[in-house]
Amino acid sequence: MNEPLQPVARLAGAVKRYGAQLALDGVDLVLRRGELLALLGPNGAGKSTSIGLLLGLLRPDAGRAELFGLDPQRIEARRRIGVMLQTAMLPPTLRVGELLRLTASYYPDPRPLAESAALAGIGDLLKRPYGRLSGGQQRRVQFALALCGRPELLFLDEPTVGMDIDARRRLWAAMRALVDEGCSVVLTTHYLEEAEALAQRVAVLDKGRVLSEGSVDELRAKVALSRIRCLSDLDAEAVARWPQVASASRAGGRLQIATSAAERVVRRLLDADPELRELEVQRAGLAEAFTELTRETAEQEAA
Ligand SMILES: Nc1ncnc2c1ncn2[C@@H]1O[C@H](COP(=O)(O)OP(=O)(O)OP(=O)(O)O)[C@@H](O)[C@H]1O
Repeated sequence: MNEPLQPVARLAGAVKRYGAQLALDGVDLVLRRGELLALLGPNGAGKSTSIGLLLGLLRPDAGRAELFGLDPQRIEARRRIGVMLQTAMLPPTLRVGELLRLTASYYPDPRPLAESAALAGIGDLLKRPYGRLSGGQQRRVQFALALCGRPELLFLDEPTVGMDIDARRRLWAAMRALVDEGCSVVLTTHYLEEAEALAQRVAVLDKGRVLSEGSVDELRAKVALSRIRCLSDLDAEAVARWPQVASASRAGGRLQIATSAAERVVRRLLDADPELRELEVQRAGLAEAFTELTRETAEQEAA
């Protein structure tokens, strides 16, 4: 029988206040080996605070934070992680290669410099002073610094902000390669397609609480809506009154319908308009699920 693996990182009932501001209100999170967990949530939800607790940069007011079963401030735990936060203060005059060498020297078994540079796509930047790089190039260097120590656990706080599409795709490929090696990753992002493409598990935070947690598919399944699009002359307002149609509208000449009963609505559409063309049916994506989940709690609170 397989023993359940010890979590690599854990928050248990974590509460954090900044003065009167309650930032985390009893958060439980578990990260297992070789898993990429995406932390999603609107601005101010508590994502960075959760990461701050796991890094030992902040201390919980109640509950616990653990890294590899240890206090996150212990050096034995810190040597096993790599970190890329939203802001990085790095000496602007140091060259990229020097920064990489220096950072790697803190770790017991670092990656060869060329390997770190290749993974982050910065092989051509090694001789450049850090301060003279573009914002997107600096983010790539920060990613290289996070992974150069061959960490078992990587914290990536909005890593692809400011990157062009090409750089973002490369970083996704690098994250996948690291996870394939057995590295665990905690990723925060506002790009839902990023979570959809990379995460084994997703936790949605809002107002300091975990609203929902599960695989991307499990989260999507919570929102049982499908989207139908087609070219048709049917009246959107009339379609909106059909049973099980949540909404119907017209956009760019296309009829767009959200429904909880796609098959039934498609049958009725085809009956009602034999000329109907370019029919598309899609399950709700993570973006819809996320909007729905956070809207529900906002409504409950308002009530
Ligand atoms: N140093 C601080 N002092 C006071 N309040 C803070 C501080 N840091 C965070 N907060 C508050 O705590 C709450 C959680 O913030 P946090 O930065 O963890 O959110 P987040 O989910 O990372 O947001 P974002 O998506 O904007 O990065 C917010 O209400 C924020 O205003």
